Amino acid sequence: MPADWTAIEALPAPRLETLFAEDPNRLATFSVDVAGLHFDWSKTHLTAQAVAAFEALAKAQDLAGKREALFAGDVINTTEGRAVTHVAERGEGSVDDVAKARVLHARMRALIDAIEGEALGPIRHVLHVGIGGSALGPDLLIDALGRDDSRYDVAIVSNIDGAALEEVFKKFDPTATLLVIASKTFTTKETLTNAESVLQWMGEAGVDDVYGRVVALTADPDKAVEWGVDETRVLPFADSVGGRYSLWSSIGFPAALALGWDNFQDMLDGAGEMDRHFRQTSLSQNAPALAAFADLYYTQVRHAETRATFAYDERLRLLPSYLQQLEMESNGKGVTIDGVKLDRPSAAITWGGVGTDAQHAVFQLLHQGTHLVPVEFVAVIEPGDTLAEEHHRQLLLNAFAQGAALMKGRPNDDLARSYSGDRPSSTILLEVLDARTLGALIAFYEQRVFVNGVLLGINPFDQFGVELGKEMAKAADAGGQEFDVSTADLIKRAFG
Ligand SMILES: O=P(O)(O)OC[C@H]1O[C@](O)(CO)[C@@H](O)[C@@H]1O
Repeated sequence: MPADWTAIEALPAPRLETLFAEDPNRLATFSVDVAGLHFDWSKTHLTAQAVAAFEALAKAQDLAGKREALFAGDVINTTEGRAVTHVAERGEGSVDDVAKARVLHARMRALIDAIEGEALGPIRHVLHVGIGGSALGPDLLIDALGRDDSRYDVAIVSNIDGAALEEVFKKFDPTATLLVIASKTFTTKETLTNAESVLQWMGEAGVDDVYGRVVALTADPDKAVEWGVDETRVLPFADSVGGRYSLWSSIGFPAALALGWDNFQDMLDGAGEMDRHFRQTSLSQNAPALAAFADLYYTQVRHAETRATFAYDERLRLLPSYLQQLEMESNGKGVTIDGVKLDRPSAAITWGGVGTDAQHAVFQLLHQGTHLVPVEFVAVIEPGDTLAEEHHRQLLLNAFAQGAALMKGRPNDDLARSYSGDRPSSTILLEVLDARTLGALIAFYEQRVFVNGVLLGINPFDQFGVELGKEMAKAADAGGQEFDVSTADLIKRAFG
């Protein structure tokens, strides 16, 4: 039976400022502090009544049961017949799954020790090829945390466009480079084509045993061995760890290498702390749940089609693109987990950028456009730079002022100069940006996606929507695809 949204759809819609005026405790009610992160949803339209209505929906959709099934390692990805065990990577799954993850982490750590000990020869550069979930997570971690003291130069290349790889070839010494091939399936065309070109580049530079410089991160170790990677340098991860949830597994290898094992472990621990919060805290004080309630209020009741995250910290500039895959590949679906058409909007389109840059580019629409866009600000109290305090002070003040301006607005008889206000935003403020808080932040987003999926009745763990385009490109490559007139013309123009 489809879930009953009537109570949620009938919620009153007072202006944000009225909500503050009516409730002196509003800030405390809609703030949560956990794992070094402060969350503030007071500038959204969430009310006690709204939270109660979402709690009732969560009950009807058995969120608590499904959450336990996630942590128990049950087969909750039913469309693919798999369990979902990324939480076990951070020590929070079933005893068996946690034990298996620990064994694989130990293997990963041993290889890192060997590389540090120069068992593969002197390595200065790490060239990681992978795409989607096999690239975005490590890229975010290294870009956020490895700016000052990365122990190796790491480049992460995903695009099959040779220009991406060539840029790295110009900077790296092929005789001191480790090739890391990250692919859950070990079949992804982009990744394998890039890997072959890296081997060729190394070979042309005179590296004798190019395969001796390759590490594979995959859930299909046999395929990696078949491809030519020595079994001792294949770092497997469980098939039940989804691609976009995989940075906690061996897919995090380049980050563990660049940042050191202790940092990698801290990241896992931070994520584990968020998992425990998610599992043990009542929904009205539960960060992932409250975030999902706000998401759903805006998509389902206010018809917001997008939501935007702005990182007011240069170190988190890759966060919006990481979230795009996590949220849209998980919940961008028009069918429920039971295989029937979804009778309401799916999750919002995720987009965003970096503050303050975005203020001078896209914020016009956020303040005055006709689209409602719930905005999320992510900022860090401790600066990531050593320049004059003024930089960080201005950065944070800008983030806070934008949220205030969106809410307050400023009426003007001249409509072109009028700000309607009542535009929602939420803020996530980190004490410091380190491996632990970043792990907690990413786990928060994952669990928020989970709650959104459960309340919408979507399976957030499959991704059939990406297959058709891939298959058609493959068939076109093999010459076996009949295309429409327009596409056939484009192919003819490009290839004759
Ligand atoms: O790790 P693989 O198997 O190379 O896949 C890469 C990415 O491709 C996708 O399957 C989408 O095309 C993602 O879900 C995944 O993260």
